[in-house]
Amino acid sequence: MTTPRRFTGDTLVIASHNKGKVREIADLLGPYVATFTSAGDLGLPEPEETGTSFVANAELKALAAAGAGHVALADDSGLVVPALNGDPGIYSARWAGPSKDFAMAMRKVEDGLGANADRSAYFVCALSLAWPDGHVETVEGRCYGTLVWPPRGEQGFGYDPMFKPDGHGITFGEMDPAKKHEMSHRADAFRQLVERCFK
Ligand SMILES: O=c1nc[nH]c2c1ncn2[C@H]1C[C@H](O)[C@@H](COP(=O)(O)OP(=O)(O)OP(=O)(O)O)O1
Ligand SMILES: [Mg+2]
Repeated sequence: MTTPRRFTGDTLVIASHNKGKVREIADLLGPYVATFTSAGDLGLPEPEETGTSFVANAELKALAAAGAGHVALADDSGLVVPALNGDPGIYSARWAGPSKDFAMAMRKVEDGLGANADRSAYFVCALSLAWPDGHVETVEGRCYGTLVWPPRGEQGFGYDPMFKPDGHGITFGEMDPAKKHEMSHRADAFRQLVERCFK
């Protein structure tokens, strides 16, 4: 195995156009990075997510942003529902349509489940850190839970109101963000990335 490359700069580009994610990433990496900017702030285009895995899409988004000349971090994430053969999976954002209607996307998940007894689900988060020379470091985190209906809570974003992490009685939508950051798929991935590239 080759030695991982460490992040040594002071500005990190968060290669995401999702404000909920940008906020969580800045929270989680705050202690290790002096200044954040985002792909949105820099006016970078949103690349088409043509990959067939979370890892492939995270790498494609990070490399696209790093092409502008700064180290960039991308997150590709989603909700995997085994009873729906893994859907919405890498299509989690696309299920919400161009207006990012997650009330509709959650209803689509619920309709798909119908009377299915298996309401287990997990979130996946692939993180990719890319340098302008094309080097990438990638990790993947997970968080297991159960889907509830109706959705509950106003915190977080995306599918959070219908996801109850294992071992807890409330959904991510009802949970204090600091608490979500202790157990989420993104937290799991960041623990690995911080260990590898930010320490
Ligand atoms: O913690 C989460 N809590 C709830 N829902 C979540 C979470 N993490 C990902 N998700 C869902 C919603 C999101 O829209 C999609 C990711 O899709 P994904 O393509 O990675 O992100 P995106 O298109 O929203 O922004 P961008 O690609 O610019 O980073 O999965
Ligand atoms: Mg996306």
